[in-house]
Amino acid sequence: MNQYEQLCQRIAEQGTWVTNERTGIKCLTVVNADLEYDVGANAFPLVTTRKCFYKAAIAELLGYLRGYDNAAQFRAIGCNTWNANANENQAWLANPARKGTDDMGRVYGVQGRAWQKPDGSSLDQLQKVVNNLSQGIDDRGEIITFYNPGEFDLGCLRPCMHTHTFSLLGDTLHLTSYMRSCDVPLGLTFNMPQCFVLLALMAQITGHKAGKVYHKIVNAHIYENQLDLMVNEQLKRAPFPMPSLSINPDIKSLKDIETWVSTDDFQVHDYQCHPPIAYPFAV
Ligand SMILES: Nc1nc(=O)c2c([nH]1)NC[C@@H]1CN(c3ccc(C(=O)N[C@@H](CCC(=O)O)C(=O)O)cc3)CN21
Ligand SMILES: O=c1ccn([C@H]2C[C@H](O)[C@@H](COP(=O)(O)O)O2)c(=O)[nH]1
Repeated sequence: MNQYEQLCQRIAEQGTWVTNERTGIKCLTVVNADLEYDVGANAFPLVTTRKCFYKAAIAELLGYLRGYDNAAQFRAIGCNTWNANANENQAWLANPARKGTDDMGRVYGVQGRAWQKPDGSSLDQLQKVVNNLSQGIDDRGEIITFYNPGEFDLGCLRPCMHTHTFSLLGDTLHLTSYMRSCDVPLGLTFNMPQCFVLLALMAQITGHKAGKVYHKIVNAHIYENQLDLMVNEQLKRAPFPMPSLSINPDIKSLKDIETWVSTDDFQVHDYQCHPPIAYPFAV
């Protein structure tokens, strides 16, 4: 059993039932989980005990890096994950800040690329980190945070993977990523490869070796309507060896990521997996 399945098992065996107001579905929950991905060794953390959709996960990450704020933009690059939160969540539909169909508001990428400053201008957190790392600078604050409590009411959902901190040790770049809330059967299968790709891409465009990702999760949960599939189906399957990932070496800058990069620039090798499982999604 590897780290993903161990976390699932831990929740199943030791979790506490917690009611969730927002979705109305209770969750079996643990606090504090640490996952680690070795990007330097190219061990791509794609779950093998069910078929996972890494192209959609990478597309979602590309959308965040480009500062997208609309589910149609995500769909256009092969990612459907924001349709429900943008268009079916009653609280967001009733929010006067919502600009219409598919609008997600000031979430993730908007905060990462255009954090609103008091003087009316905006701050591009990602560009600052790229500039520093490209010059070999780690000021011990190479942080991109999407967590802006003053603007929660302007977005459809608070960010779950909310902060990414880069650390440069010699010529090797590492990443520590923080997550406040984790849907382990669904969201985490996207978030693990996303953290890996984020470090791999940042190392590639800033000219460093990629080291490790340290993924720190606070609230890790399985929704009640997902538990039976997890315990009686997925956890009965034996994991396969981890696949690897290759990234188009022509990707050399943040501009490249913003302009022409697509999911076709990422190839997964040796992905042997069990059949898909359609887990229910809580809006
Ligand atoms: N309840 C909930 N769980 C989440 O994981 C989650 C949210 N809400 N809201 C915001 C984003 C959207 N995310 C999502 C949304 C949908 C899938 C999903 O349906 N995945 C399926 C099919 C993927 C595909 O076909 O592309 C899967 O089997 O992984 C995954 C992550 C992650 N986040
Ligand atoms: O990248 C993501 C985004 C979202 N999630 C999950 C975690 C929760 O189940 C929901 C968000 O609900 P909150 O009420 O805002 O905590 O989405 C994820 O796992 N990964």
